[in-house]
Amino acid sequence: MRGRVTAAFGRHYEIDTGKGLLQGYPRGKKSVFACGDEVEILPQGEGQGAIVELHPRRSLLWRSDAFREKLIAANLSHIAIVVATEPGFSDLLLSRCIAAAESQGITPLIILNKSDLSAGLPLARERLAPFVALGYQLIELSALEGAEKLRPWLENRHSILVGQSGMGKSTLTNALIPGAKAATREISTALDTGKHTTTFARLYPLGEDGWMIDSPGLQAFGLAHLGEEELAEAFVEFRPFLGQCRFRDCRHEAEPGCAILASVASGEINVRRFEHYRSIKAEIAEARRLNPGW
Ligand SMILES: Nc1nc2c(ncn2[C@@H]2O[C@H](COP(=O)(O)OP(=O)(O)OP(=O)(O)O)[C@@H](O)[C@H]2O)c(=O)[nH]1
Ligand SMILES: [Zn+2]
Repeated sequence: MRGRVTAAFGRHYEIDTGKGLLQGYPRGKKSVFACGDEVEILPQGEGQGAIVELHPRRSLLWRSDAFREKLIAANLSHIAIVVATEPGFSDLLLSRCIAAAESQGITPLIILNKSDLSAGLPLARERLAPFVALGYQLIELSALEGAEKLRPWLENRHSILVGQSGMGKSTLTNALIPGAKAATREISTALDTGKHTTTFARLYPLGEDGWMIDSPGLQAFGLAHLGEEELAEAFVEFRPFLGQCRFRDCRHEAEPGCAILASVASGEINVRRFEHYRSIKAEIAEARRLNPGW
C-alpha cells in the first residue's frame, strides 16, 4: 500500500494511505524518512504498518552542521519562508533557506506577515528589497486579517512554511487548514510535550491535489552538506558569473580577476547577499574542518 508521511516522530511515522492514517514503523534499522515522503507500507493490523520502501524523492529539504543532519521535508515544490514586521527577522537565515531550496530546485516564496503592524513595514520591505530584486515573490499579508491571500500560492502545490519562531506560521496554518489546531493539540497530548508552539512538522492536504507542511520555528539552518561550488550555484545572482573568473578554481575571496568580486564592486551583486554567501561558506568550511567526513 502506498502512503505519504504526514508527521515524523523519531521512531515512528504517521502515514496517510488515502484511506486513513497508519502508524508506520521503519523495517530497516537506520531508515530515516521525512514529512512528504512517499512510502510503501505493509499494513499490520490495529492501524499500524511496516514501511518497506521509499519512493524516489523529487526534492529534499534538510539542514546539517558539523555532526548532525536533520531532514525537514521531502518532495516539495515550494518553500514559503515566513518573516514578519515584528519581531525582527534574520535576513541571513532567509538567504540560508533560499540556498537550501535553490540547491534542490524548490521555488522560494517570501511571506511578510503582520502587515497590520504597519510601523515595521518600511524597514522590513527595505531588508527584503535585495531578494525582491532577484525575482523572488514577496507576499505581504496579515495572518490575523487576511490569511486567505496566501491560499492561491499554496493550493495544489507541495509546500512548507518555515521561519523563525513567532513569525506566525501556526497562525497562517490554522487560518488555512480547518482542523489543524485540533490535530496539533492531539499530537502534543499524545507526545506529552505540553507545549503550545509547534514542535514537529506536520503535513496537511490543501486543495484537490496539494499539501502544505507547518514546521517548528527555525533558529539555525546549517548547510554543511553543500559543497563550495554548490553554495555559489545556490545564489542565483552568481550564476551568470560563475566560470568567468580568471582562475578556474577561484574561491571568490581575494583572487585577481574574480568575476564575482567584480560584480559585487559594480553593484550587480548585492553586497549584503555576498556577505551572506561568505558567512555560510565560512561555516561550511568550519564544519568540514571539525568533521572531515563531510
Ligand atoms: N498583529 C499580528 N499578530 C500576528 C499575526 N500573525 C501572527 N501573529 C501573532 O504572533 C504570535 C506568534 O504567532 P505563531 O503563529 O504562534 O508563530 P509561529 O511562527 O508558528 O511560532 P512557532 O510555533 O514558535 O514556530 C502570536 O501571538 C500570533 O497571534 C498577524 O498577522 N498580525
Ligand atoms: Zn571568483
